[in-house]
Amino acid sequence: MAVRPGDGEPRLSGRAPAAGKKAGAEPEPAVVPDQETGGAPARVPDVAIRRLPVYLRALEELRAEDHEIVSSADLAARTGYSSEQIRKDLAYFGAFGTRGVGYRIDVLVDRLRHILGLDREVPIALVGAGHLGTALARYNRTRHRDVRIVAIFDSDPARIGERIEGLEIQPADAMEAVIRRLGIRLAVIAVPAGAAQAVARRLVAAGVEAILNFAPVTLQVPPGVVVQNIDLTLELQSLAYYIRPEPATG
Ligand SMILES: NC(=O)c1ccc[n+]([C@@H]2O[C@H](COP(=O)([O-])OP(=O)(O)OC[C@H]3O[C@@H](n4cnc5c(N)ncnc54)[C@H](O)[C@@H]3O)[C@@H](O)[C@H]2O)c1
Repeated sequence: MAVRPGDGEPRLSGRAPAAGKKAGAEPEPAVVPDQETGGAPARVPDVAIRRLPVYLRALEELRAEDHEIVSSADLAARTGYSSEQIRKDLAYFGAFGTRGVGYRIDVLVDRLRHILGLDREVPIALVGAGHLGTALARYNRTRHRDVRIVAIFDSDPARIGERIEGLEIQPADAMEAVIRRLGIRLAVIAVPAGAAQAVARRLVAAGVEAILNFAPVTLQVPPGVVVQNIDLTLELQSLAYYIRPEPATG
């Protein structure tokens, strides 16, 4: 149960491992200490972890609107997830709310940031500064401080030295050294499909453990490395289903 009388203060101290798909295997649920069973690990499904940033965004909006307390019903209205779903997701990490009162927004924001590892800046490498990579870097660097692109690499000599939102594009050859020096563990791939696997291999060898892949290719990575794929074409193709012409009748 997420909500228990007197549970105004959160009791979780652990941090969830990264969400996402383990390439080549079923996503492994994160393991966190279970508050209900006195410390026995609880399995946190990948999908639950992926909802946490949605809750966090809604909570930060509410805080900006000067709200201090939120009920799971309010959060449900903001996020589109059910109250039961929200309470269940938060329960994986301990109790955050007070029954009949709700959740203290500032406490929950801090806790979710901690669980997600966002209570410090997460430095990110971007590989491929073409059309997509440039747009991603611009967007990220103007809006986000917690998950921030701090290194950009490209193999095209014509692009090296150019700046995107103040950050210089570096030669792809420097990837390993820079990633190690900056302690980067999360990277974005925005190179052509044919180059993506080799880039992934190099990133992993340099210490990257989580990859957001925009190239339309299935990356092979070692166990323990998390890959999330974003494929615009596949998303559009699946949406096409919902607007397909009605089959002719008669
Ligand atoms: N998922 C999406 O929504 C979406 C949308 C558009 C494009 N894409 C994909 O994103 C990728 C990039 O698309 P784009 O339109 O920006 O292409 P682009 O050709 O404009 O840019 C690719 C960049 O990668 C660089 N590059 C190539 N090989 C490299 C390597 N080994 N190391 C470092 N840099 C390298 C190129 O020099 C170029 O600057 C493609 O795989 C494309 O299919 C995805």
